[in-house]
Amino acid sequence: MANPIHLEGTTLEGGGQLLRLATCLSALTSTPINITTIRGKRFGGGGLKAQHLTSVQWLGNASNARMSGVGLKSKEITFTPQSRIASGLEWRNGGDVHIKQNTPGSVNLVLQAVLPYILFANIGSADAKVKKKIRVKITGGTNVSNSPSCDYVEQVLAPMLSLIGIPPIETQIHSRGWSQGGARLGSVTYSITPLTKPLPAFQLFERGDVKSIRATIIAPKEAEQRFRDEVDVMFERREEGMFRSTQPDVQITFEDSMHEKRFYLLLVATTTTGVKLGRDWLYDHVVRVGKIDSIISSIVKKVFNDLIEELDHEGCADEYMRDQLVVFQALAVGKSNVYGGKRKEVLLEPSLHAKTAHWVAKELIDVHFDDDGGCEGIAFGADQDYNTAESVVVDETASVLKKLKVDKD
Ligand SMILES: Nc1ncnc2c1ncn2[C@@H]1O[C@H](COP(=O)(O)OP(=O)(O)OP(=O)(O)O)[C@@H](O)[C@H]1O
Repeated sequence: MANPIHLEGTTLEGGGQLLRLATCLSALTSTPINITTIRGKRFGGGGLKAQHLTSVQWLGNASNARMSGVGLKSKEITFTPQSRIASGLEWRNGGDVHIKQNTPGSVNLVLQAVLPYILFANIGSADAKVKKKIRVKITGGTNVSNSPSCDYVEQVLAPMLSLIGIPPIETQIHSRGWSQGGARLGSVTYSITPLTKPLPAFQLFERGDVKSIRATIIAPKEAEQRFRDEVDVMFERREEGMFRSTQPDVQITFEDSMHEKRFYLLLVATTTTGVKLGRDWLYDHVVRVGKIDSIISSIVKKVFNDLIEELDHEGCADEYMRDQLVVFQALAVGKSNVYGGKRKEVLLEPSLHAKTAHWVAKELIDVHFDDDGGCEGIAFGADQDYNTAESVVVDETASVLKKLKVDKD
């Protein structure tokens, strides 16, 4: 068995994303890893929180990994997968997976760790010829600060993944779980169709013009009218900056947050090329009685400003999407490009999260991201295993295989 690849957990962003991506790529490629000073740049000393532990254990189980040091608050783990996908997993061929957390750790950060694995792990196995949905139910927080909300996943992540060639992912929110207004558990089911063949390279070059914008407000019922009015006014005021060459098309939805301290706003712009850019804020400052109007104003102002900044750079992915696309670029067949946009004629730097994801991918699977947002992927799945499955796949796949083989040669 090869020596594990060592990853120092304080590198760049030095948070949980490094661990999630590393364990996911490790499980997929059966590469042993050792991570030290886990989440070493995080306040409170770092280590594994429940959300990270859940993801690592699930991936370890799925890839039959030998694990040491895997426990709450642990700062060092060694993760040694024994097979790409363990045999005998009930969900492997379509079915239900339930990933339970007892705290409102972000369900979507757990999803971030397991989604690429679920999508890619079965490519090349004889089972992969049948497209069957896997319903992944995750319990925890659906709306948690500093992580993608379920609304963002449904309205931005899933459509963007569809745009790059991933089969559509459906979202069913059973109940909301919050980090604000007192911790509360919720759950969501994502219906995921695993890839049956390698993911072709994708190109996100053309942002296009903004076609429509959707505002999702979740707040106490008594704040509905005030919130809607504030959003209306802001759309009127900022219309020109958002819809430059198209007729404004705006949709506003409201949901009762059922709690006086839970305020959330998400804005999602859809462009003429199908790109989605989103910005949101789950209000995380102190909520004082009598101050609701100013809270709503500050949420609306901030989220509109953030979205307009995203629109101004003309890139094809918002700041968060950019780091979440890294794993797909790294695993695709050929060179995928994600144009990140420009500010004052200068290419926009990837966020520290994105740079961290680039670094992890480089360390584990030796891919390189250039300054233009391009990366030659490793053609995950287009290998020996996949070729041996050729005889059982349908004609269309066989022709793709031949092409892949020519490209590779
Ligand atoms: N508002 C948001 N919308 C969409 N995605 C977000 C949002 N905020 C953060 N993210 C994404 O969530 C991930 C957060 O990674 P990070 O390492 O900070 O997470 P973490 O596990 O909570 O770690 P830590 O507790 O160590 O900060 C990144 O992929 C980031 O792009």
